[in-house]
Amino acid sequence: MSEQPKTFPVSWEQLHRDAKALSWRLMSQGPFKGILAVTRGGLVPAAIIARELDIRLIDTVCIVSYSSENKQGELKVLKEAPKESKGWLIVDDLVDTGKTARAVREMMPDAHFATLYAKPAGKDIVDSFITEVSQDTWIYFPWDLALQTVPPLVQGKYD
Ligand SMILES: O=P(O)(O)OC[C@H]1O[C@H](OP(=O)(O)OP(=O)(O)O)[C@H](O)[C@@H]1O
Ligand SMILES: O=c1[nH]c(=O)c2nc[nH]c2[nH]1
Ligand SMILES: [Mg+2]
Repeated sequence: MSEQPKTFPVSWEQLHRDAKALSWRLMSQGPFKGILAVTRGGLVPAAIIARELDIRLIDTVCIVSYSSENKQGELKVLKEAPKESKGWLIVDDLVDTGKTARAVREMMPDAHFATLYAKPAGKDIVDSFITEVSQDTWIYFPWDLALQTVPPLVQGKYD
């Protein structure tokens, strides 16, 4: 569970809508030679954007930054980005502290960096994003969520 006081849950529909909105915005920045998806969070938005912008060349940079307890640790690069960066589009799901984005930027200095969501500490590192949330908000992505029952609003109130 997150220790952040606020939460921003994103449904599949919302994510699809936001990835399409980002694709619209990116149309005027292209054309792009290819997409570099920042795994794993960047993979789903990258697939949607690749479909909308008709991009078939997709590469990955594989980075681990957060543990399963949502704590940020040492950045581990499991697979580097390609050497060429001019004309490429980097896609990640979000930028938070900016640590991941800064590391990817160093590998791909001339690429256009796009994320769906951005928090204030990292938003200036990326070129395009759709929605900003406050730094004390934890974003929940649809692949980390499950449908479950919730008690009625009045449950126990009049006992
Ligand atoms: O701006 P930062 O503070 O660096 O945080 C943002 C990064 O953290 C998350 O990835 P994570 O390392 O959790 O891996 P995942 O994409 O495999 O979930 C998210 O997908 C971003 O890549
Ligand atoms: O699912 C996530 N939500 C977040 O808000 C976040 N920040 C860094 N890494 C994150 N992963
Ligand atoms: Mg990630």
